[in-house]
Amino acid sequence: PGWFSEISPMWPGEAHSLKVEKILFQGNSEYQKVMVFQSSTYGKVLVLDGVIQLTERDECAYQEMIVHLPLCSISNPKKVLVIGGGDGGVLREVSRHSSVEQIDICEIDKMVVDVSKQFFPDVAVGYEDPRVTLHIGDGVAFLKAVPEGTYDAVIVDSSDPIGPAQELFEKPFFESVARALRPGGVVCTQAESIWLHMHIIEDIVKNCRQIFKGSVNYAWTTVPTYPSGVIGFMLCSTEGPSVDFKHPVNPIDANDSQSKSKGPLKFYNSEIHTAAFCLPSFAKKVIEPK
Ligand SMILES: NCCCN[C@H]1CC[C@H](NCCCN)CC1
Repeated sequence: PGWFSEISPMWPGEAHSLKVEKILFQGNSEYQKVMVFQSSTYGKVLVLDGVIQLTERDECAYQEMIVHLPLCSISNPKKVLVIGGGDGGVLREVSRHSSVEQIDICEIDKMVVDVSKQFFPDVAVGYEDPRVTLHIGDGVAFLKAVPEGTYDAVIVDSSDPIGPAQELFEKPFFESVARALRPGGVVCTQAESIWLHMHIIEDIVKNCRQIFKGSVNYAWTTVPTYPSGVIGFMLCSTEGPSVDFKHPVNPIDANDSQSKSKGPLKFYNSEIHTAAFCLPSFAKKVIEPK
């Protein structure tokens, strides 16, 4: 018992805290410290190198938005690649789309997969879908080996730029994602907080505008247990059939045949999809084209 505080140089001078009931797991993987604790009010919590990755209470917001913002923006997604996302929550959401035939996931840290299956069964349920193939390895290397134009969608569910995910925020990685996507294919990446990381976001937007010749948009949502209480997403499409991210052409409704086994959508709906692209003026100024 006591408190867990998320202190990091990535958000200097502030720290979100959660009351701890019991520490359930602590270990060192090849890449990072892994911890799971039972919180008093947010369910179980997954922490990597001292940074909160997800809590049972609010993970639905992040997992549903990072998946349905891209997949509901294209008709008939068939082949989807997930980079990161080892907890399986993104897989759970992708598998709600009955048009999807193939789901590849490349996660660098096997301990994250094993710990999620053991402590977060309702998140790791995504691995049970027969369309899923798990690759343990570095997403950068994985993408280099992918034939050009393979995927309809790529979802980059990464941790933050300090640690194993650092190269997932750099230009060569975005170039390899663009090459792996078909014309008019879409990518959605975890893109930090407009309150904390406007410079990182500015850099990512600049790189994406050079690399993705379709559309480049920034969306955001609320996740109470991420620093500043919000998290953003870069949504980009490659040259080809145009993609209008702000108006979903492929809406997912609560009774989509695949979503029965995953429980109902708790957060995402078509209105919040469109609203997610509305930005405060200080962010519009940096993110939207001049
Ligand atoms: N599938 C859930 C993984 C969540 N990925 C990230 C975990 C770290 C988190 N830090 C937020 C830092 C402030 N923007 C961002 C999402």
